[in-house]
Amino acid sequence: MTGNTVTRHYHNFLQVVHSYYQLTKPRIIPLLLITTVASMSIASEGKLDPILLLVTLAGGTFAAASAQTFNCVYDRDIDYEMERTRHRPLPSGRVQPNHALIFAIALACISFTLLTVFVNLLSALLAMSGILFYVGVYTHLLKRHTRLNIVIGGAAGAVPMLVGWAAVTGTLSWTAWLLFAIVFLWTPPHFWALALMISEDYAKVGVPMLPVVTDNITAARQIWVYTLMLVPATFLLIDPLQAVGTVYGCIAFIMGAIFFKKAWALLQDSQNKQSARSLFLYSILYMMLLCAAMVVDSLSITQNFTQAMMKLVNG
Ligand code: HEM
Ligand SMILES: CC(C)=CCC/C(C)=C/CC/C(C)=C/COP(=O)(O)OP(=O)(O)O
Repeated sequence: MTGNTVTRHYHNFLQVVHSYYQLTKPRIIPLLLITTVASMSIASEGKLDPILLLVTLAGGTFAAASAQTFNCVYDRDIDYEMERTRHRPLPSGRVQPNHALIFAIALACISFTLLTVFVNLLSALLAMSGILFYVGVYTHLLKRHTRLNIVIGGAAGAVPMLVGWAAVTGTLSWTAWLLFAIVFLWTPPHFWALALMISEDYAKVGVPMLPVVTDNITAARQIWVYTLMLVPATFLLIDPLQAVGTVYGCIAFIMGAIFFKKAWALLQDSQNKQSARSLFLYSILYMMLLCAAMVVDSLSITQNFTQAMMKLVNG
């Protein structure tokens, strides 16, 4: 083989690896992992075993990547029709559907094995149920058939919170379900804000996203309703003397107020794509900072400070 041929083979190999990487919709996975870290951090009250953290995140990454790859296989017909998704590996013909399917199954098997062997069975089963729900319920049953697709399907995106909790404690508690509820209530504003920007694309392929089957004002009203539930739900986690206190409380209030402001602005002018874009981008920052604050508080830096202050105040 000449040097040129070796370089060409190497280049082709990198392109194949990149295509498989793209099948996993990698830009979404970090935020799913951030929610897992937050949940693990609260569950362990800041005393998180770094090895357990790494293995759980690896298992979560493989599970989410598997779910997204299955979704890419199932949706390859509509992905071909939409401008935004046309260049994905399957519609553009860079990966064969049966190869993608094998890849998705392999990722799920790796995830299940990692979590079962090195973490626990509950976390593994939860991750698998996340894949099944996202693929079977959201992608197959709901996405193309009902405007409630995101509302119900959003449960899949909230599963990493449960995986994180189960990884640390081996069970699920009320706090775990509250964390689940926070991501569940966050998903409709997150997604409908985006859908308001790209509703033409979804309309073209007949996917009944809320702004497609109703109108912008109805979608903006629904976003407002979910914001009204989301922000107070985040406050339920505040407990100054326990895992989540001062920093989280401040972030939840301030970031919640900005969420209200942006959702209100959209409600006032639901045709304004700029307002929708602003809310969509903000929703991501919101979830990131909320989770970061959970981690900071559960590391007990501020908890110790609050307890010291309380002692001082109470004499
Ligand atoms: C059923 C629930 C959800 C739906 C339908 C949905 C849909 C979408 C879509 C269509 C995009 C645009 C991606 C693109 O440009 O191709 C997006 C972006 C994004 N989503 Fe969601 N999402 C959901 C839940 C979640 C959850 C639970 C998380 C994490 C906690 C998340 C995190 C993100 C992030 C970080 C981006 C930005 C990615 C980028 O930088 O382009 N999403 N979402
Ligand atoms: C624990 C575990 C396995 C969790 C998996 C949860 C998961 C993969 C959530 C992602 C949600 C998401 C980004 C949907 C994209 O919607 P879409 O596919 O309809 O978007 P599209 O129009 O871009 O294809």
